[in-house]
Amino acid sequence: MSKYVAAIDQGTTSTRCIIFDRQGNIISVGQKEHQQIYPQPGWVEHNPDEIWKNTLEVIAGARINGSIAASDIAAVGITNQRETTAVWNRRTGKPYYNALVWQDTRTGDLVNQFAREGGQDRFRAQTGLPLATYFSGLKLKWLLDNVPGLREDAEKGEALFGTMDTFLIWHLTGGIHGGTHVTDVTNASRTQLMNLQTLAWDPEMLAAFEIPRLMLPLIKSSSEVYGSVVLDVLPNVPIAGDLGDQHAALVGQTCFEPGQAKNTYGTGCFMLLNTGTEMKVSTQGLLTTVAYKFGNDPVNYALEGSVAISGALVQWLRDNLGMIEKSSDVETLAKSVEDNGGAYFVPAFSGLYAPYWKADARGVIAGLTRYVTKAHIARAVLEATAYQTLDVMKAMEKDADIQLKSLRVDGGMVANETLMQFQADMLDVPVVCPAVTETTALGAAYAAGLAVGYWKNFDDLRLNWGIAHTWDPKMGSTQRNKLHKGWLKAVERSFGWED
Ligand SMILES: Nc1ncnc2c1ncn2[C@@H]1O[C@H](COP(=O)(O)OP(=O)(O)O)[C@@H](O)[C@H]1O
Ligand SMILES: O=P(O)(O)OC[C@H](O)CO
Repeated sequence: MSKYVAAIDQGTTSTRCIIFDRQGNIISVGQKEHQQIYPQPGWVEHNPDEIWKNTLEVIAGARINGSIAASDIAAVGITNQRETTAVWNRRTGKPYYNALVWQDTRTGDLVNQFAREGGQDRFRAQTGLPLATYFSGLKLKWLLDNVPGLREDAEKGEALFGTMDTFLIWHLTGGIHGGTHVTDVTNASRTQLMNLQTLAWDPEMLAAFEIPRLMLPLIKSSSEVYGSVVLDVLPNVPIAGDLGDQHAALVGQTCFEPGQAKNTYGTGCFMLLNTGTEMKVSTQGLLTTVAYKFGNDPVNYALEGSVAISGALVQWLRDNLGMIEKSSDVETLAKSVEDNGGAYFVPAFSGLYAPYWKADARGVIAGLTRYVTKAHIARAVLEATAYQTLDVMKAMEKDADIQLKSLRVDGGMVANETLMQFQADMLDVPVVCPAVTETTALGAAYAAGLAVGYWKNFDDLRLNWGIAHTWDPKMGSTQRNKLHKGWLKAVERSFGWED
């Protein structure tokens, strides 16, 4: 019997391969960052070939150059940054263009054009999503309209579209020699091209965005065998799990009950609430999305509050301003003062996502006086993530008519104790961090392991979840409300900046 399950986590900043044992312990990790390409303000691209090369390297790295035998790996699951849109040629494997990253805002004009007739929510009933620069459908339309020859090739079935899961599975299963062209329901639910009820490509959406059907992958469940790896890096290992990274984190956190929620703090931060088999269309600026679908089991839906910039703001402080040397330094600086000194930082770098969906918003720092120091700014940077999460939680509670009792958290920023305490204070509920914080990769491993019988059922997985740390709220309501009011004022100042 195989000892392990592997997961490939193709994220916004890096690609990781993690090998887990049956208890969900991490056995080994391979990781490599890729280049962020910013050709113009608001444009963000990745080179798909670089990501593919890195994927091979990180798998080899996680196998510790062969010391973990492929036969010891029962299955591999894929999880990925969502919405990021790649197009490549079926016969040569060559990308037609760099992948357009989820944060890219170049489809702003298309969003306005479509919203002019019927408003921002005109496709919400069938796709769960508002019109926004975030989702893949309009990114694909932009590529088809702007890359010479692409539309012709797509209509002939020569050009393929995929989110990063699709791109990697196609390569791992043989690429130009007959690779499998598939995606899963969670990734497909972020394209704005899939109907959330039928779980199939929606003819109305394809017609509206002028997307040739032949270039789209087959939509599968999140947990089944899609094919096997044909390459020496992981020979004959079945690829048996595929989930967008935030959906994978929900699974990794074992949020299988309706009413359970998790928030993942990475480049952006994404809160998902499991709403069960019932699809709820949001009236509060949240997204309706597929939570997961295991094989032939019924689909589960989720409400999602997507925040584009959280850890990315810390990176910006480090890389663009040089104010800190490494991400963790933001905590030392922030802790050196008692509060934000009246300063608020609204990181609307890609517009504002949930619950506002303002493509014309841009970043602002508000409340500046001569009193404010860089330590206050560092504090405002961390607080921005907590306020954005509070806005999302309030929307979620209204939409789902529930009151959250606690929030499960994960992602790179949970290392920041100051942020986690402030988050608990702002939400006024305990914030709970599990022992394995690599929940995204773990969720993909769970999906793959369940498909091949490595784990039997959800109970097996629930047994693996344990608490490492809980932050309890300590702040009084007067202080909390005062801070939140300041934040909301600053948010308003960010609106309407882009013409
Ligand atoms: N101690 C810390 N304090 C604040 N932010 C941090 C800290 N450690 C990491 N981060 C931020 O977390 C993000 C990385 O988290 P990760 O979950 O790996 O992101 P992703 O999956 O989006 O690539 C980066 O944006 C980084 O700036
Ligand atoms: O790669 P991450 O962790 O930044 O996640 C990106 C999200 O999937 C975007 O929707």
